[in-house]
Amino acid sequence: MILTNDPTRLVLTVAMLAAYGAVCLQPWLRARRARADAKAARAAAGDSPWLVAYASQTGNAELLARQTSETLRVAGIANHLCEFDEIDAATLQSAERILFLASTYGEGDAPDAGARFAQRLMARSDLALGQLHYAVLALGDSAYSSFCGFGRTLDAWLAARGAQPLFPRVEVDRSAPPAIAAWRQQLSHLAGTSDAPDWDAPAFDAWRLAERRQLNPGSVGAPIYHIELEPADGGALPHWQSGDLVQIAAPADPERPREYSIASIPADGRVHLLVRLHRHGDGSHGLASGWLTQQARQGAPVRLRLREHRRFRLEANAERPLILIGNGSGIAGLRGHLKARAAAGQARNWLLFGERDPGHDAFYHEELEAWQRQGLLPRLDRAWSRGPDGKEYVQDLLLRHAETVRSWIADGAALYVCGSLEGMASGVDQALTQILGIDHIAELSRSGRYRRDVY
Ligand SMILES: Cc1cc2nc3c(=O)[nH]c(=O)nc-3n(C[C@H](O)[C@H](O)[C@H](O)COP(=O)(O)O)c2cc1C
Repeated sequence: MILTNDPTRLVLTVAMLAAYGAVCLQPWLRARRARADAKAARAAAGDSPWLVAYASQTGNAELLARQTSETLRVAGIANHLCEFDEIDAATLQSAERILFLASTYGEGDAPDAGARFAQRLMARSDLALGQLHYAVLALGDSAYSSFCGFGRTLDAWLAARGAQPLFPRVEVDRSAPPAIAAWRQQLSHLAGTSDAPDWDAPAFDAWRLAERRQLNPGSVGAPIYHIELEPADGGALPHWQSGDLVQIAAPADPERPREYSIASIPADGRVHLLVRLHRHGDGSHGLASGWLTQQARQGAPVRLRLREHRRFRLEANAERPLILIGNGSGIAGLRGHLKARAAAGQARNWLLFGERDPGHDAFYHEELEAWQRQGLLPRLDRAWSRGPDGKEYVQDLLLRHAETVRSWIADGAALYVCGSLEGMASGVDQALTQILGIDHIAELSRSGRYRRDVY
């Protein structure tokens, strides 16, 4: 009730009430507009589902692809999540909308799960993709000269084939949150939704350095350390599977967490890592490896988070014979698998390991010998690049035992490779191609029987 007869006050009061009403209506109007935009976007998208395609090695692009797919789903947009290598020419030529999420390896190369797409499809200049609307999220690290090289090449190739970008390529440097937020914002706009699911990366947890010992005293190689970590304050141990990784945020460089393969299984009660001390050209230590292997004292707090590494887990290979191949600190990921195999009583394991010198670099020698005695490691072959019998690498071992490799593979074995990308992983790939043939290797890779954790 308005208790006045004064016409001026009456007009003022009515105006104020109208303004108040308009303010209250704003959110409702905005939500209504967003719903209308979303409806228009869905109508424009037609009936065919969108594709959310990822090419990921250690899971960053895969996680973002899952979040992208979920955001579209929440907005009511049907979509399929797939790996690059599942896409063929016919799919590319019929799809209306594809969101590509791609990381870069090597020298601007695709990760393993995108190699076939890159070789078979991106080599083709005859594909006409005028019907395709696309976006690219390129993941990389600006420390490499070919920053986001694969994502950039993909974007240029799609545009050259006539495909139309939905919005400009987004580049993510070392998982930097602002770039991920930019991609998420473009998506929300495209999907007409503001209630996207939470994309926050999991927080780092408080752990502590429980034990550290050098594995190669006296070696000519850089010192390498076995490190054991446990949750601070006796907290519960999280679950992980052999093959998974951890990220550690060093105090001196918290924005750039370092990744390490886990060398233990939960039954060990601790996360074991192998960390090699990195030295720069001027002799100074790497920020993270220097801290972990030299400065941090026993009991020191460590910020750590676990990362699933699905591409390197045992999964469907758990019951197959395993050929485990690696060098240097790469024995970490292979040791995790050997421990899981021993715990499961799976005995058909063959380890091929390469290092410098048998006198100083035979990491975990006693443990490997114990597994051999127990029948859990029926074959162990080691190659020494500075051994008494001259220079030998794991790829030489493979070639020397080519017949055995072929017979293990014929028995259904899976191949796991862990260690350095340069030299080892490419040499091993060439040797395996020579032994098994390029088509067979491609098939093993496609079916998940050839897996790599290389860095
Ligand atoms: C061995 C290795 C090589 C890499 N090479 C490149 C490169 O050439 N250019 C680049 O931008 N990023 C490079 N990176 C960084 C990765 O692309 C980046 O870490 C990305 O987030 C990985 O995503 P993913 O987990 O989906 O594979 C490289 C990383 C590793 C471990």
